[in-house]
Amino acid sequence: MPGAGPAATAVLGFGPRLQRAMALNGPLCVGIDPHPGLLSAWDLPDEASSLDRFSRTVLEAAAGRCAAIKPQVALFERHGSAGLAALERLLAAAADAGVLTIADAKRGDIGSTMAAYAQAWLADGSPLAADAVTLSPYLGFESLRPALDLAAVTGRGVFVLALTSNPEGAGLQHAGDDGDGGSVAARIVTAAADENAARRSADGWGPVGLVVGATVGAETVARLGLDLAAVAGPLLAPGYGAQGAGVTEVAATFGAAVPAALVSSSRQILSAGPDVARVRDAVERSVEDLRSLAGRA
Ligand SMILES: O=c1ccn([C@@H]2O[C@H](COP(=O)(O)O)[C@@H](O)[C@H]2O)c(=O)[nH]1
Repeated sequence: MPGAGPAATAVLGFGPRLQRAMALNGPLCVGIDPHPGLLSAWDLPDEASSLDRFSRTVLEAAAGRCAAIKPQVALFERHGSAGLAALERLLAAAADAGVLTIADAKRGDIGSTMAAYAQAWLADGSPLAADAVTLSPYLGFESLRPALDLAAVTGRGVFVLALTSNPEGAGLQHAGDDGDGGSVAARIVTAAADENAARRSADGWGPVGLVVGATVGAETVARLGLDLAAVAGPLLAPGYGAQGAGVTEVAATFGAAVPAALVSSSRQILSAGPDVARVRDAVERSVEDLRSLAGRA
């Protein structure tokens, strides 16, 4: 079983490392989602053996041009153990290339099982260790404690679902809205802010980020009374690109918190493949598009 090595406590935390990467390369996070339709468009069979080629092409195109990559775990998992092995190789190759990784696994369970998920994604020496992992808080924010604690020890991070980019999320995430911070989403925002306040060092952001869809819109953020800037952590923003949000929507949704927005795009970039130069061009177009967010707060 992997464990957090003693040397891990000395590393710069995920928050400051991500801040540094965003300062250098801008706020784009390139998603690696090997959908069957994309594999086919890339002339690759829908098999685990295609995943290395797909992932390595995207990594090569993205390295040094974005803040992080975000492999979608489900699209590796659907190929079974061979798919997860390809994901392990991608995570190792990204670490070698100095590219931050966010495993989009959306894990969440009772604490005793959560400890195993934390070990899998956040422990030093785990074959699946990423720089950060996405978590689902719907068994209770506190059920995530093993991951919150291990991330802090190993210098990794978590992104907790708060307001997701899909329209179906609203029914659950807006529940309890009394305009005074009583909604489910508001409680998650407050819990993440409290956690970071307890963990933050002088180096920068705390280890707890949130997922807030770029599609959510300013009206919802205001109506739910969310203070996203108070999180003092990164805000992963899917929904840009294929789901219809553009730079205007990102700026509107995040408002004063826009410097914390790590804007994720998968299909819009991936559909430019299989030629690595074309994927690189697509990455650069998104980087350019998002450049206007700098200094918008
Ligand atoms: O609220 C959420 C949380 C996660 N996602 C994931 O992000 C990417 C988006 O892909 P696109 O092709 O850029 O639409 C995908 O992996 C989702 O599972 C999200 O979309 N919304």
